[in-house]
Amino acid sequence: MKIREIVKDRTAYMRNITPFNILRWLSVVMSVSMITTLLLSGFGLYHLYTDYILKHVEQEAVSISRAFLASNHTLLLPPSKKESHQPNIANIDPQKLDEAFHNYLLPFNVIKIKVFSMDGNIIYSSEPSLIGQIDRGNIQLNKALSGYIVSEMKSKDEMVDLENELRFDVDIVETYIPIYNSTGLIVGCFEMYQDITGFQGAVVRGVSLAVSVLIFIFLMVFLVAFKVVNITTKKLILAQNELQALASIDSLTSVYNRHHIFKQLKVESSRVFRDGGDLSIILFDLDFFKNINDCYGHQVGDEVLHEVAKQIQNNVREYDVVGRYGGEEFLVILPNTDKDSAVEVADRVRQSIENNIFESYKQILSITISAGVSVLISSETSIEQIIKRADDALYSAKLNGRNQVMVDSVEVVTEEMTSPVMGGITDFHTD
Ligand SMILES: Nc1nc2c(ncn2[C@@H]2O[C@H](COP(=O)(O)OP(=O)(O)OP(=O)(O)O)[C@@H](O)[C@H]2O)c(=O)[nH]1
Repeated sequence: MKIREIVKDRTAYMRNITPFNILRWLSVVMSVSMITTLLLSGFGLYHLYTDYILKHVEQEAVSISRAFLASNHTLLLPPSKKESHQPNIANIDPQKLDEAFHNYLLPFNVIKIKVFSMDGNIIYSSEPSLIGQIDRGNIQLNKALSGYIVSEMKSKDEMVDLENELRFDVDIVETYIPIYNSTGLIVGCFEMYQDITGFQGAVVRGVSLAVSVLIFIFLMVFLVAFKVVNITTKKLILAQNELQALASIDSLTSVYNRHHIFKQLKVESSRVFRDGGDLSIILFDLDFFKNINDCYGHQVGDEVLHEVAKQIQNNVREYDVVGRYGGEEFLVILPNTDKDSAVEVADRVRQSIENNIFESYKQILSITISAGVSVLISSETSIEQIIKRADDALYSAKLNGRNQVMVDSVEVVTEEMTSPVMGGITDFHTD
């Protein structure tokens, strides 16, 4: 890539880095990080809560089963001579056990219970149709029969509870608890289903509340940060605009500088080529300005330049553009102005300067100005051409005796014209 292209790319990139663009990016980054943080914290909180509930409910299941065993030991583990060697949980009376479970478990949130023997046989279930089934492939069961307490959270569409009532959309904790006989041998295990639907609802409410509080805090922080950045951005833009204005203003005369006036002329001429209409310019040059400097000094010369710029500005329309073209030269752009009107404006300025009283060190200075007028023609390809024609007209004005307006008499070429008529210079000095 050529250096010029790199510089062009870089300039386009830098032009995009406006304070508002930075603010827009900041908002996007803040929103994304806010949403990510909320999702992660919501997810984390939910898992923290559910883990806590799982452990708590599992602990409760263990306590319930131990307490049940303690008070109904003989129902599950009838005395046997071989107890220490041979697990004998299979010798239970399901009827009695069912009554005992119903009475004992009623105050708790247990909705189903099973008892397994060591070979995975369901020897008791609060759902009688399951009694006698074997669940060998059940990993949790096998773990429990090896001595572990295993629990898991599940959601069921429907379940029959201990009262034989159908419950819908229930969240449960399913816990496997090994059963030990009096000699410490595992003889089977419980499978207990505890209803935690209420807990789950509380968890969801708790997490929602925590996330809502977080959203509120984030929004407040975001709004305050946005407001501060927004105010700062506006101040920055104002400062930028002021700097930009300063960069395009000539410090001595307070009219636009050469760079800006060229830029404006380019803008105006491309507008005329696009939309049609007239565009005229006037090039002014102070007469014998060198004498002012030589006689009264540069400081007086500067004051004269400042005053002349003011006179020009006062005699043109609001949307005409006045700039300092060079040392004692001024360029005025007159959008939507034909040649005759431009000449009128130039002569008004000339007269105003001639009639103005320039005073310095109690002396009246006699200041006059010459002007060259030209109008944009469609065959021109660069703004230098219209300036050159205005400069030629100005040169003629100087040659012709100064303090006068000369116009480049090149005819404005219209669509119908085949070739421009190149004319001479016309003197519009009315004195
Ligand atoms: N005080 C002051 N003088 C300047 C400035 N810029 C240019 N000049 C002076 O303007 C004078 C222009 O002199 P010339 O180009 O000979 O033109 P002139 O004396 O106006 O004569 P004609 O244009 O032929 O009427 C020079 O003496 C420059 O030094 C400026 O910013 N301040």
